[in-house]
Amino acid sequence: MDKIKIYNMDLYYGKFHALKGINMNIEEKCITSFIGPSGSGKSTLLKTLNRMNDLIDDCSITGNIFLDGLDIYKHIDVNQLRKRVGMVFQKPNPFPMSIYDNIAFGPRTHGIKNKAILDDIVEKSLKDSAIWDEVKDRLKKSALSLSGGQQQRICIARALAVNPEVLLMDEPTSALDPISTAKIEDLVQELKESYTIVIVTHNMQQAARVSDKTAFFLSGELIEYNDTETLFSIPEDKRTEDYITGRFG
Ligand SMILES: Nc1ncnc2c1ncn2[C@@H]1O[C@H](COP(=O)(O)OP(=O)(O)OP(=O)(O)O)[C@@H](O)[C@H]1O
Repeated sequence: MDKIKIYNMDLYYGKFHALKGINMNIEEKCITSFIGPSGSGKSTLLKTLNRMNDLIDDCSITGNIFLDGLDIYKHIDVNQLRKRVGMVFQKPNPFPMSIYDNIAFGPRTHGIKNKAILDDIVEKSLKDSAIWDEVKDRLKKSALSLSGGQQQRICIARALAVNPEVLLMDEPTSALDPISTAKIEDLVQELKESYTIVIVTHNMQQAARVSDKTAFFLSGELIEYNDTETLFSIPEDKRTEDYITGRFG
């Protein structure tokens, strides 16, 4: 089933045409990777899915993006949208507060004050992010005292704490060492049981390892979108083939 439908979407930064006629459907409880060279529009497209581009003054969008059939720019309140579509960034960015307060932040913003309920949410989110055992004895310590890989899992837990349906990940492992990267990749595989995941990555091996579907972008166009295995083994477009075989990008 399709969770997100992108229909005839064009995006401009001022006069610069950054995304061109994008049509694609993103399947529910699937991992979809966006790949392509630097500047091809991957992050821009990812950000449109929870309207992060609203924050950029000269950014304009035409076309439609539907979440469960509702137009996210017309029919869904932006705060409600961001609760349903969470985001994890390239650089781990925990808030300068305790591990507990990082995770409780979102639920508190949405009005949950009861300590027992917050305790449960914090524990479940940390368990689901595969970091509970490492932090359960120091929940009151600053999240900034953790390693980069641990901080990234805290950020994933923070995103999960508001019970989203979709998780957007913008190069979530590019600042991490190989062991932390493997942990996040394993975690992403587990999370797809419950969430629809879209991940931007520069790392083609990562896309091939973790994702069910892969989309290849070039100069703001969606060139090819297919099952990951098919896209990497028998690409239809010469440009996809050149990119995945390392001939450019
Ligand atoms: N806020 C902005 N204002 C103007 N142009 C922008 C802005 N953000 C991105 N761009 C331009 O839009 C194009 C697409 O950028 P985007 O960051 O989406 O690419 P990307 O494929 O994610 O690249 P990378 O892999 O390097 O992160 C680039 O040419 C970029 O310079």
